[in-house]
Amino acid sequence: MTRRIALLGGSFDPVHVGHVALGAHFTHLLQSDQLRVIPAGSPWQKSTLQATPRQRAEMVQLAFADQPFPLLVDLQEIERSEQGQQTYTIDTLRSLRQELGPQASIAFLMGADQLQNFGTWRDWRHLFDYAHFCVAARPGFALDSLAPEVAAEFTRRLGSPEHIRNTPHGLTYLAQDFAVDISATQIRAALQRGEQANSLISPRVLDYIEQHNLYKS
Ligand SMILES: Nc1ncnc2c1ncn2[C@@H]1O[C@H](COP(=O)(O)OP(=O)(O)OP(=O)(O)O)[C@@H](O)[C@H]1O
Ligand SMILES: O=C(O)c1ccc[n+]([C@@H]2O[C@H](COP(=O)([O-])O)[C@@H](O)[C@H]2O)c1
Repeated sequence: MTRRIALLGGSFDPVHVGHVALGAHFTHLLQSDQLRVIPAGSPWQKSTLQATPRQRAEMVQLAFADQPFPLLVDLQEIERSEQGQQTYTIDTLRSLRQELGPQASIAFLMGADQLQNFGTWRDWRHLFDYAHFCVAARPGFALDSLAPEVAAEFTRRLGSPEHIRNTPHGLTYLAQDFAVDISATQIRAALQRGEQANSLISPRVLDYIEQHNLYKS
């Protein structure tokens, strides 16, 4: 039977309930055998991250600990950054395709803010040779806000969850009904002001943030 892997890449500075909801939504929809969460080591479009790569990976592990599906926190992007390499999704997908073989259904999950940015990703047109791209709307998102070339490629490749489950790569999906109004930026700002973020982050991650004195400045 075809293996199905859902991938969730991100900075996770810090991981929040929007990330967990995104991972859970698609893992369920695609009936994935595993959710693989990949903390970015050195994301080239984000100038400063506050927590260290290892701290972000540890928070991810805590945030997803209670979920009912198999989870793997994959450290490959962090390991490449420790050797001085920037983080590009194309490198990660090439390595995963090699690891998982040509038949596995690999679905990269992301929020619509990243779809709006997709035309700037390294080798973005080649990413479809390695994975499907499943996008969750974020509040206010509309397909006509995309760059025309991204909109054309994304629309031409639209597929059903069933088709994605049974095909290795090359399709897209938009979950229009998913709009969780949370961002890590908003959480960092709240924590810096000394406000509660209980409803936005799992209790274990909040404990970790307090123990490690993160996001105070
Ligand atoms: N509330 C959300 N709804 C849907 N997708 C989300 C949500 N929050 C984050 N994502 C997606 O999760 C992935 C990782 O996001 P990231 O770690 O950058 O979090 P973020 O909240 O967008 O952070 P920041 O505010 O620092 O940019 C991205 O694809 C992003 O679009
Ligand atoms: O490969 C790229 O050029 C690229 C550009 C921007 C973002 N990404 C990836 O998109 C994912 C979400 O990124 P971010 O910045 O929203 O945390 C994460 O896995 C990043 O490595 C990838």
